[in-house]
Amino acid sequence: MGKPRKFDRNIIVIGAGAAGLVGAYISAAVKAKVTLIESGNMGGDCLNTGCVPSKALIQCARVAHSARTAERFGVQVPEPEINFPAVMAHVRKSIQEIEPHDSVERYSDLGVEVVRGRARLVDPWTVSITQEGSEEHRLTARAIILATGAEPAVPPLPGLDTVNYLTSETLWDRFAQLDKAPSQLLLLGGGAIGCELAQAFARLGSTVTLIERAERLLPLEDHEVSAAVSRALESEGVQLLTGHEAISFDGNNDGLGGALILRNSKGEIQVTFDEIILALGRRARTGGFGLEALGIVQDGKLPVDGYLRTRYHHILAAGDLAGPYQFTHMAAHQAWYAAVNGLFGSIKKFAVDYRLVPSAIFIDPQVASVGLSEDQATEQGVAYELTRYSIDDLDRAIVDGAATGFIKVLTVPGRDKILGVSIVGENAAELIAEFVFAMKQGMGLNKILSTIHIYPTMAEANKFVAGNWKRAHAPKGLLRWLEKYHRWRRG
Ligand SMILES: Cc1cc2nc3c(=O)[nH]c(=O)nc-3n(C[C@H](O)[C@H](O)[C@H](O)COP(=O)(O)OP(=O)(O)OC[C@H]3O[C@@H](n4cnc5c(N)ncnc54)[C@H](O)[C@@H]3O)c2cc1C
Ligand SMILES: NC(=O)c1ccc[n+]([C@@H]2O[C@H](COP(=O)([O-])OP(=O)(O)OC[C@H]3O[C@@H](n4cnc5c(N)ncnc54)[C@H](O)[C@@H]3O)[C@@H](O)[C@H]2O)c1
Repeated sequence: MGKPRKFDRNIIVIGAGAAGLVGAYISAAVKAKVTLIESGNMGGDCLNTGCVPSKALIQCARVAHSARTAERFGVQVPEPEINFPAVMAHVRKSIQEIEPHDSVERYSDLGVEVVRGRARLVDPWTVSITQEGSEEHRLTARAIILATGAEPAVPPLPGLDTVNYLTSETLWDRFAQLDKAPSQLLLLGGGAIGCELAQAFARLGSTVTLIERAERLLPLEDHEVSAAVSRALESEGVQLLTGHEAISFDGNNDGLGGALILRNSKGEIQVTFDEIILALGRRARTGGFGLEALGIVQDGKLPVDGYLRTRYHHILAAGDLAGPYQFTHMAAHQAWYAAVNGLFGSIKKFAVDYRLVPSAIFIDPQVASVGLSEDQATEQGVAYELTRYSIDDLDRAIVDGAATGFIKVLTVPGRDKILGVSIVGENAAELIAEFVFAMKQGMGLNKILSTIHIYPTMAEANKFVAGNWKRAHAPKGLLRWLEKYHRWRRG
């Protein structure tokens, strides 16, 4: 079919996760006629199986850990009893309380037409919608945003079909049926999901083994961050097997548990488990809704240009589907560009700004980073100066019993311009915000140093690292002269 002369909608958005919701909202806010189509639960991965349930679980685990370590504050508490069904009820309740933020009602009130059903592209301008119990109907649109997200990667490892494995999509329902946390839990993949869940389940009573193919956990983070995370997890009893690659599975005949064969530099080993969670990355959800037939998808990948346009410039993509960063805040960031470029691209279009992408991993102590890490700067041959501050020296951290971690700041040699920051420490995800803001606004460490920070707060660490940079750049000649001047003044 050729391009229609008239369109039913200015824009159609497929998928109501973080990217789709924001894309639809922005479109409605600028008065476009917009339809948002969702085949599953409103809110997508983040609300239903990702950020929200994982952070709710992490909070339960944190409380258990606080109780277990309360004695150091002079508070005697017996070993906490974990009521696992109640933990999972907190997870469920958190989702339910946040659900209204992403609901059909909320978005309808914002001017978005929300349709529940499965979308498929029939041609580059026509979307078919299939709803259970009703006939397929079709809508044409001048622009289309694809925001169908990603799904857990499940590699075709021999024997995997003999194992009742879990992923971040299935674990919540399965674990909601359990009386207690699994006894022997294996987490395959030492990335963000693997690390967060390993610590949480260890704190909730599981014996956890975390397996990572690379030589260190979180291989994309700074090497000192990986080392700090390994120390934190091991200190809480998580068995770490880095440099171990999953080779094959051998499920128990009763369908419960099994064994995983791993290869390391010395040979092969076997580890057994009651439950295994695959956390091996997430693949873009590109299949089964017409993209292959249109030639938008090649080998399961959906290439987009800097404006998030596919090979059909009026069909754009945002969020986990588009990549390369799979974060809720990135999905929302890209959605603005997809909506604006989709609606106004023929007049003016904007390339996505990927220069500053902060991220955090919500283990304890938290990990947060933005810009270049030291390893990336070295790999890319970027000249840098490194300034550190050790959080074990911070008053607030000491009184809170959280005196561990560090801030590493990379700057342009001889200048206070920030190239990147890595933080390990309590509330690192909040601390990093000041650096993200400074970098975005073109402010350097001098500006952070000259800003009043409340005493005693963790945020003072940001000022102290800036102070360390300043001391290293003190004008030595001037200080020598001042010393002489003061001597002279004393007479
Ligand atoms: C365990 C876990 C923890 C995480 N924690 C964090 C965190 O702390 N912070 C963070 O920033 N990120 C986190 N993430 C990542 C975050 O969840 C994702 O980056 C984000 O949800 C991506 O949003 P999205 O809109 O691109 O995709 P999704 O949320 O996956 O939304 C896509 C939607 O499209 C729908 N859909 C698919 N195909 C069709 C179709 N044909 N028709 C209609 N609808 C369709 C799906 O049903 C889905 O609702 C976490 C992820 C996981 C798995
Ligand atoms: N706090 C957060 O922002 C947060 C939390 C969870 C998830 N997420 C998002 O979800 C995405 C997916 O998370 P993830 O942890 O599944 O993926 P990931 O890409 O972060 O980590 C997967 C890990 O599995 C390892 N691996 C791959 N194949 C292996 C094998 N055969 N044997 C052993 N190890 C193997 C990889 O080396 C990698 O380190 C992340 O990239 C992140 O963007 C974000």
